[in-house]
Amino acid sequence: MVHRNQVIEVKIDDFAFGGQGLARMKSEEGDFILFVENTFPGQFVRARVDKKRKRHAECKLLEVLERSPLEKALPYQEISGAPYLFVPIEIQQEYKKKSTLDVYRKIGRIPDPGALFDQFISSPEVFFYRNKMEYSFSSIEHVPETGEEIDDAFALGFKRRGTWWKVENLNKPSGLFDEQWETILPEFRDLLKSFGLSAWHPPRKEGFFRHIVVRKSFDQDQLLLHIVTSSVGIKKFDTKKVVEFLKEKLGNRLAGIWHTINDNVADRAKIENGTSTLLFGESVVVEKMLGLSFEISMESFFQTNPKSAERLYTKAIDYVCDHAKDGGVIMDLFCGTGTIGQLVAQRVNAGEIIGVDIVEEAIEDAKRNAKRNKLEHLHFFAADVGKFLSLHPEYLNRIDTIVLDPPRAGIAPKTLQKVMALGASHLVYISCNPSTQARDTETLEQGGYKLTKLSLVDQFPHTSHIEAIAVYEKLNR
Ligand SMILES: C[S@@+](CC[C@H](N)C(=O)[O-])C[C@H]1O[C@@H](n2cnc3c(N)ncnc32)[C@H](O)[C@@H]1O
Repeated sequence: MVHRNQVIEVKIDDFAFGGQGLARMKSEEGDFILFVENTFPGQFVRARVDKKRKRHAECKLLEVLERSPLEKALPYQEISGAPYLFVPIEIQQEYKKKSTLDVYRKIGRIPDPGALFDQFISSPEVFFYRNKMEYSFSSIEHVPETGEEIDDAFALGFKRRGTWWKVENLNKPSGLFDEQWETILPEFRDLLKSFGLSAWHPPRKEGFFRHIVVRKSFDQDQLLLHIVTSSVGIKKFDTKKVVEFLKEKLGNRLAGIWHTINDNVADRAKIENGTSTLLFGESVVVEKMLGLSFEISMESFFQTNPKSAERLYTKAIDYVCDHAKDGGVIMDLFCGTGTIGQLVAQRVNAGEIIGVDIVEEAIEDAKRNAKRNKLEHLHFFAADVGKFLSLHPEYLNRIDTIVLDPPRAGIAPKTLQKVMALGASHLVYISCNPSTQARDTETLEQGGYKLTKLSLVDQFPHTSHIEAIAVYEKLNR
C-alpha cells in the first residue's frame, strides 16, 4: 500500500491523540490508516512515511498544501512548535478533550473516563502566553514561502519542521512569546550579522552565534536575555552595541543580558556547560504565582505558561485540600523549584511537607523561595524519587496525600511501586503526558488505587500538548 520513506499527499479526516491527524486509505482488506503528526482534520498535506505497520503507518509532516476550512488567518508567523495556531481555540480544545479521554480508555483501561471527568481548564491567555523561548541561529536558512534552502545565510528563528540544521527566520511575532521582543528580533538579527561573525553551521559544528534564550517575568513585565556563542572570533562581538540596542528598544523591560561562551560542539549548546558573563542588569527575574514569588534562574524548570499554571496549581491544590488533615504529612514528588509544596503550605495546616527533585539547583531554588515566602514545615531533598523513598522508610503509612508531577516519561515502574507502598490515602498526579499517566493508571488500579477524578488543562494552546490532573484514592485502607 505504502512503503517506508514514500512521500504521500493525503487529506486528513480525523484526529488522534498527541496531535496526530488521521487519513484513511481504502484497500481490499479494509481501511489502511495513516497517522500524520501535527496535522488537523480538513488539511491536505504532504508527508513522508516513517514507520510502516500491517494496518497503519506513521508519517512525518513535510508541508501543509491546503489549509483546513476550520483554520482562520492571523497576523502571526507559523512556527513548527505551534501547528494549530490557525485553528480556533474552542475547536482545538474539543479535539484535545475527546482524544485525551480516549487514551485513558485505551491505555489506562478506564471503561468510561467521561464519568470521572471534572473540568476542562483553558489557558487565560491564548496568545503570547509563554515565559521562555529559545531561538536558534543557523547558516543554513530555509525560506518557507519558496521552499528554498540558502547556504552561508544568517538565520535566527526556529528550526524547520523535521530538521535539526535548517532555521526559518522569524520575521514577525509567532503569537506565542513576547510581542515586542519578537517584533524587534529581525532588527536585532541584522545588528548581530553586522559584526561579521557567522551563525552556527550545525552539520560542520562551527560558527559563532548559537542560540538566544529569553525568559520573561509577567509580574515584572521584564525580559532576561541569554546569548550563547562559541569563542571563535569573539573579539569582533561588540557586546556594548548589543547592550545599547536592547536598552534602547526595550527600555525598562530589559531585566538583564547574559553572554555564555560554549565551545562544546554538541548540538544543544547548554547554558550551564559554558562560561557565563552578565553583560547588563539583573541575573534573574522574579515571577509571582498565586501571591508567592519565585526567583527564576535561566536553567531551572519553571512552568512555561505561568498564568495557566496558576489555574493548574489551584485545581491540584483544591484536590489536595479535599483530603488533607491538620498536622498530616504531604509529599511533593518531582517538585522542581517547590512551587506546589509552597502553595499547599499556604492553604493547608500540614505538619510537614516534603519536596523531592533530582536537580540540585532546583532544590536550592526551592529552599530559597520557601525562605523568601516565609513558609515553614517544608523540607526539600535533592535526590532521585525512587532512591529517596528506599532511604526513608520512616514515611511508610504516615502520609495523607502525595503530589506527583513527573517528567514526560512518567514514573519509572519500580518508583511507582515504592510510591504505592507508602500507603498514602490519596494521590494527586499531574502529568504533561496523558499517555504515560494512563499507563501508570493501569498499574495504580492494579495496586489498589482507584482513579476518582480527572481534569485537563490546556496549558499550551496551538500545540498538541495537554496537561492532566488525576486523583486516585486508596481502597480498603
Ligand atoms: C514536570 S517537572 C515538575 C515541576 C514542579 N512540580 C513544578 O511545578 O515546578 C518534573 C520534575 O521532575 C524532576 N525529575 C525527573 N526525574 C526525576 C527523578 N528520577 N527523581 C526526582 N526528580 C526527577 C525534574 O528535575 C523536574 O523538575
